[in-house]
Amino acid sequence: MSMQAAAPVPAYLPAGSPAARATGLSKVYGQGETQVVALDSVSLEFGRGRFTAIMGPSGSGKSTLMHCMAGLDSISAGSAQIGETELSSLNDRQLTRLRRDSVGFVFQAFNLLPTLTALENITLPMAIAGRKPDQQWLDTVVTTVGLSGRLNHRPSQLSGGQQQRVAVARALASRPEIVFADEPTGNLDSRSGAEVLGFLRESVRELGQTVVMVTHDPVAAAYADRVVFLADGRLIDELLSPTAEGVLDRMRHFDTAARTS
Ligand SMILES: Nc1ncnc2c1ncn2[C@@H]1O[C@H](COP(=O)(O)OP(=O)(O)OP(=O)(O)O)[C@@H](O)[C@H]1O
Repeated sequence: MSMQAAAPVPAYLPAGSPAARATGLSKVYGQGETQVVALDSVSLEFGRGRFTAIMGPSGSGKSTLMHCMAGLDSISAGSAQIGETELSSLNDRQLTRLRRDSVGFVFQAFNLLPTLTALENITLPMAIAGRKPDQQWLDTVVTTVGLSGRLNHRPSQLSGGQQQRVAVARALASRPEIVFADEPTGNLDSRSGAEVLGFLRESVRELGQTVVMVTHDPVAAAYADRVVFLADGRLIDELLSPTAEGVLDRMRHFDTAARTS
């Protein structure tokens, strides 16, 4: 594994091959009368070294898209790729390995083990995988998320924001191809939320990580390089270099369009 942090990709340069790609991706839950089309032929690329936010009203398919792209849920039609790997071509064991080696997760609930220290929580997935952490990378990640002085604390001795930073460090520790964050600031006050979002953004800009985040919050979305908007399982719009006001404007526009259609 390389000891060098990847060079950040300046926001104005076109991305190279995407870290993940959905092509005509559909997801249907249930059958007959109870059938729900959660995703309706979504085509989308997540650029490598980019920070993408997924927004849309409740029930629009955000979590479904993230779960399908992360190999946590099967797809009904189309294609979902991480790097060059087609997820539907993998059996369960291969999928588990891909999730372990190539994907990092940050959830709204921090999901830390209470009896382990911060450092043990961060390195646990790699320990389970039987991989030795790259010490220099681990140091970089821990410094980036500002946890250097807290590594021997247990989760109960940390604030919510610090706990979520441990979860971010855990997601970054194995240097995955892509990190998926599902409302990572949903349980945090605005200051802690801003810190966590700042670290996610830094992981992209400074460490070259690829991050995809589901959020309802225009302020959170403004930390991303790009916002994609879903409605009724379809991709309806996107915004590059978003500001919170720009995102809010776009959301108001969708609301008005939905009311008058
Ligand atoms: N396991 C499931 N079985 C049946 N329907 C489901 C399942 N998971 C999601 N759905 C449906 O698929 C649609 C999309 O759900 P999804 O959770 O992806 O939306 P979301 O945009 O993430 O919503 P929220 O913002 O409320 O979390 C919804 O109509 C939901 O009811």
